[in-house]
Amino acid sequence: MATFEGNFIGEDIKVGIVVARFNEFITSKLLSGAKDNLLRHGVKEDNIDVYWVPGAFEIPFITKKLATEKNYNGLITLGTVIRGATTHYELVCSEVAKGVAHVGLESDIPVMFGVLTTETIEQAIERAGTKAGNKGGEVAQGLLEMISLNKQL
Ligand SMILES: Nc1c(NC[C@H](O)[C@H](O)[C@H](O)CO)[nH]c(=O)[nH]c1=O
Ligand SMILES: CC(=O)[C@@H](O)COP(=O)(O)O
Repeated sequence: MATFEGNFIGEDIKVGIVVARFNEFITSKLLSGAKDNLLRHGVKEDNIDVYWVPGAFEIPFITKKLATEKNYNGLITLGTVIRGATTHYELVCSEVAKGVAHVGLESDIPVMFGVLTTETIEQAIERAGTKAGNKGGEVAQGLLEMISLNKQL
């Protein structure tokens, strides 16, 4: 039986990060967590590019362009969608998740989904570097593993 799994060695990889500016108080913390994890696993700072988009809904559009027109080894998407008073939340969450997943399946590089979708601001804060960890750091770690596994296939 053969077993394949990735490592977390980032010396020779290039990463693109697409981050939404909406709820920047939170998304900036997610970005910090992602960059910190990548740098601490040996990814060179010059090999990390950050692309700011207005809101989570715009993430798939830029992510698709990066996957098809650039030479990254993997991509990270970061955003924070917090429920408001209308049904807008459901539409944004659904389309962002579907869009990011579609880009990942249509490209030959891993694309990580690091978009918080929360009922409250408190839930978002908890997942941006407090009691529930940092989703940005989590998906960065997962990207390193996926890039390594992808290279074996
Ligand atoms: N309410 C949130 C949004 N809404 C904005 C959309 O993402 C989009 O930018 C707009 O509809 C124009 O196309 N975006 C978030 O990232 N987070 C939210 O909570
Ligand atoms: C997720 C959203 O788009 C939401 O924050 C917008 O708030 P509202 O539903 O009150 O317009």
